[in-house]
Amino acid sequence: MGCGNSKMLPEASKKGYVSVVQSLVAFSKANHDDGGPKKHSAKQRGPWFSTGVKNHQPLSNCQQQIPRDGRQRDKAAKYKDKFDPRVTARYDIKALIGRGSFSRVVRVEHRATRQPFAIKMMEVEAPEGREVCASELAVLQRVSHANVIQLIEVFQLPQRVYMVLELATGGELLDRVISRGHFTERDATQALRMVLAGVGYLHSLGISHRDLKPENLLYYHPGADSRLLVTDFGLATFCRTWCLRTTCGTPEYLAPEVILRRTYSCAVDMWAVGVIAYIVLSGSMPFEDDSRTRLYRSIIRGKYSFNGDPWSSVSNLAKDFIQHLLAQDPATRLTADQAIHHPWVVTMAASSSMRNLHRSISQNLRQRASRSSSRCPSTTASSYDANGVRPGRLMPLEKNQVQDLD
Ligand SMILES: Nc1ncnc2c1ncn2[C@@H]1O[C@H](COP(=O)(O)OP(=O)(O)OP(=O)(O)O)[C@@H](O)[C@H]1O
Repeated sequence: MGCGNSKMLPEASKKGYVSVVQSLVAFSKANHDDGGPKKHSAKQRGPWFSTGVKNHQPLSNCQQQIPRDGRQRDKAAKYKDKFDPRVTARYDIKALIGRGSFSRVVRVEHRATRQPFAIKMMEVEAPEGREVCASELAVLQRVSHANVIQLIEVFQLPQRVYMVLELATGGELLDRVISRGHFTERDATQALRMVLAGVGYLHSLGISHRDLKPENLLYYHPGADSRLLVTDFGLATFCRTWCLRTTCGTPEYLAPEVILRRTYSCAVDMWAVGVIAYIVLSGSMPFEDDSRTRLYRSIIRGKYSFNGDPWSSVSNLAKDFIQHLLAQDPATRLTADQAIHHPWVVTMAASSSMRNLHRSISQNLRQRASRSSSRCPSTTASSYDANGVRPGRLMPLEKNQVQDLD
């Protein structure tokens, strides 16, 4: 969301780059000869593989009718040049979906099956891009869950890695909240249950996402019954216990222990879920400040409130849910499993008549978006420097800044 979304990358690994990014074209010959990707379990995948489609649902009409105007075609033609012929032999490049700091995501169609997918093309020549790509691949190759984006296959070349992913066409979580005319606590719990199911699964594998935010939660299709998918594993890492120390993430979503550079665990994701729950229920951020130092200070002091619209209309149980996620002490913070069984989540699922919070939420979201665009109008898809990095991207906290906060 706006200027606050500059992301902090982990410090460069001292060990060099994760070996998964290799100078090799990564698809098996066998899969070239057949009609489509083969089906393997997540565990069977090696660093180079060509797997089959998992969790594949029939496409809705909306998915099949993505508009193709001249501009989109031009863009697609431009990006086709960046695709290795071995990728385009298998996939027809249709349109550019968006750009990330080190990536471009395009909509493609599998030539043999005509099934749509997304290809995330990552530049891996620069060290940062290589690190982000390696983290993302290491996780994606191991996961298979209805609420986590599914990797289909990967092509690895010296300069670029192409990840074929299931295509999410239902938009980001908050876009859907705005586009609905009606939004209740029950709707919020339905979305959060899916987030918690995905996050709980990741945590059960010892994976910490470390960059959970509404922009990384995509609906699989535009229908009301769509799955919600956790995406963007560029900062994800493996960690079973209190083993992490790297400062990375998106400032507004950072847990206090990350800012204070204490060892941390998967509980940092649960803090982020608390921030997301606050946003989904109100359209505003619990912690926000133009000054990063003040922002961090308010996070480590736990300074947020339930004042203003629509909080007076929100149930105490919902507030209790948020409070137990935005717990300063990570040891007392709800786990994903506890959160999904919190009384708010459980009782809301069964409740029917609920207050419509839509007006206040969308008003707050719009106000925030216009404030952000007037503060940093350059945060658009085309605003990247020569290295493809968004201006304002944060590097890890300086030591003196941390001392200030302590
Ligand atoms: N599988 C997918 N299906 C549909 N859209 C996708 C998919 N993966 C990513 N996108 C969209 O493509 C765009 C670029 O995503 P990407 O993950 O590369 O970068 P980002 O998360 O936006 O930026 P950054 O890498 O700086 O965090 C985003 O708008 C994202 O929603």
